[in-house]
Amino acid sequence: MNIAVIGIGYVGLVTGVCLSEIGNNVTCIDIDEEKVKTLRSGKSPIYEEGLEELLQTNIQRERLHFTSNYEEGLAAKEVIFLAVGTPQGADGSADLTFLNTVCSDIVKYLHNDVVIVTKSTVPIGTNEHIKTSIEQNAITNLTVKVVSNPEFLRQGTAVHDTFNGDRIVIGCEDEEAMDIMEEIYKPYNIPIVKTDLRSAEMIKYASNTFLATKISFINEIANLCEHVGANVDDVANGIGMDGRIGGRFLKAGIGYGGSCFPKDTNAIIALGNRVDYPMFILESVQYVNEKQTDILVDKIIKRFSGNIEDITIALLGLAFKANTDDMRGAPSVQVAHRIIDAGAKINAYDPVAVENAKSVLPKEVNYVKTIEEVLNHANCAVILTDWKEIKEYPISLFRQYLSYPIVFDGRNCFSLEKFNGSGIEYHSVGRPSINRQN
Ligand SMILES: NC(=O)c1ccc[n+]([C@@H]2O[C@H](COP(=O)([O-])OP(=O)(O)OC[C@H]3O[C@@H](n4cnc5c(N)ncnc54)[C@H](O)[C@@H]3O)[C@@H](O)[C@H]2O)c1
Ligand SMILES: O=c1ccn([C@@H]2O[C@H](COP(=O)(O)OP(=O)(O)O[C@H]3O[C@H](CO)[C@@H](O)[C@H](O)[C@H]3O)[C@@H](O)[C@H]2O)c(=O)[nH]1
Repeated sequence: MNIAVIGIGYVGLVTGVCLSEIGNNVTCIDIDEEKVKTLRSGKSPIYEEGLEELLQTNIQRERLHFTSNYEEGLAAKEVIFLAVGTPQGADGSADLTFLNTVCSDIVKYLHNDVVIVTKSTVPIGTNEHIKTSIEQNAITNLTVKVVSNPEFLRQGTAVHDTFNGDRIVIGCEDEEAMDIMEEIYKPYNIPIVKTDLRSAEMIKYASNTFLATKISFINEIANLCEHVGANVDDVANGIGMDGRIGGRFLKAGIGYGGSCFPKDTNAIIALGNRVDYPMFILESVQYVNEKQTDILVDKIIKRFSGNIEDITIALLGLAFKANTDDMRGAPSVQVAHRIIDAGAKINAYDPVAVENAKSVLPKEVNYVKTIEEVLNHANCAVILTDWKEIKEYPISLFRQYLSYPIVFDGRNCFSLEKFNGSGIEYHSVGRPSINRQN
């Protein structure tokens, strides 16, 4: 199939590369000319495991192309995927500016009937608006068949998720377009959920906000565990073994971040307000999440008797989650600002996110290249991302490098047993603290 993908971000690039891998002829289009240049040379502008190899293979096979030119990119394409950003607007709702711009810019290059597939996360009713907008502005009399095909990949495992998704959701009210979508996705061999446009759009928001709810729920239970002396890891394990609850997304920590959960929770709250149906559960989910980073920083300040002025704090991990260089919505941003505002110094380490971190963290932050350097002479270590190399770090080295070994673990990377008797003070989320004497 001849496919165009508009918007080459995390979703568009992974979608385009994987669709070419299963045999389609794909052209990815982006207004960012630098990005297009980088991609043409076989380099991925984002860090995603396995992506660069597939990118290079399919460029060599001449099945994968990149351009900034709509005319060139859209020529003879039967299906056009839209994957531009839908960031949070000032009132919390999804800002559709990028999507609307694409819809008005592509019309002059559309000469025949076309299937438009929306991968971007969009408010309910957007696909109907896309159809009307393109058909009304088209230069020839053409029919647009719209498909809502929300994306469920996770950053860090995006390629794996694309080939091994739990389901593919296709919202479509046209039989022919549905058949085309089934044909495209057949090689993935993933169950397909067929539904109407509005339900597909809602499935995306309901999925993300349900997962966000699980995280805020377990974080609230974790905070209570700290007050009453229970261990949230055991609690999560104990409840998660009930198949009705499920054990995934019950990892307590400093709260969810990223480019999706915070934004999509806000968008659905804004949508509820717009139709005069306030989303009470999601408002609480968001409230608990925003408090979660503050609870960690308060714990640090309290440990230093209310004053962290002039102490040095080592931040381990900056990205919003492991295996990505993405800093969008990263809890480290709020943590770093509060620490700097309170007068402490920060040494920071992340294996891949430092370049992106520089534009969002306070300018006072000092970046280093190894875990040893970040710990060296710091007064305490604060773990913010559960990178493998952090989780597997020999804990004896915390004692060796920190001036007085105190670790605040915002991701519960280590078992409590590891720190028992280690001579290191260890504070985590929703679990009893370990004193140096333990
Ligand atoms: N990041 C994720 O993990 C993820 C997962 C599922 C769904 N989503 C949703 O997918 C959408 C895209 O997210 P993302 O993270 O890939 O975004 P992104 O910001 O990484 O990428 C968007 C790309 O669109 C390009 N763009 C903007 N305007 C354009 C135009 N007029 N023409 C061509 N290109 C244009 C930008 O230059 C950028 O490269 C969002 O709606 C998001 O909510 C994201
Ligand atoms: O038990 C958990 C699981 C996750 N997180 C945090 O939640 C955030 C999001 O994690 P994750 O869902 O793994 O990453 P994303 O790449 O943001 O993926 C989510 O958002 C995407 C964009 O919409 C969807 O496509 C995915 O299905 C959905 O999982 C991160 O800060 C994680 O640290 C926790 O705190 N505890």
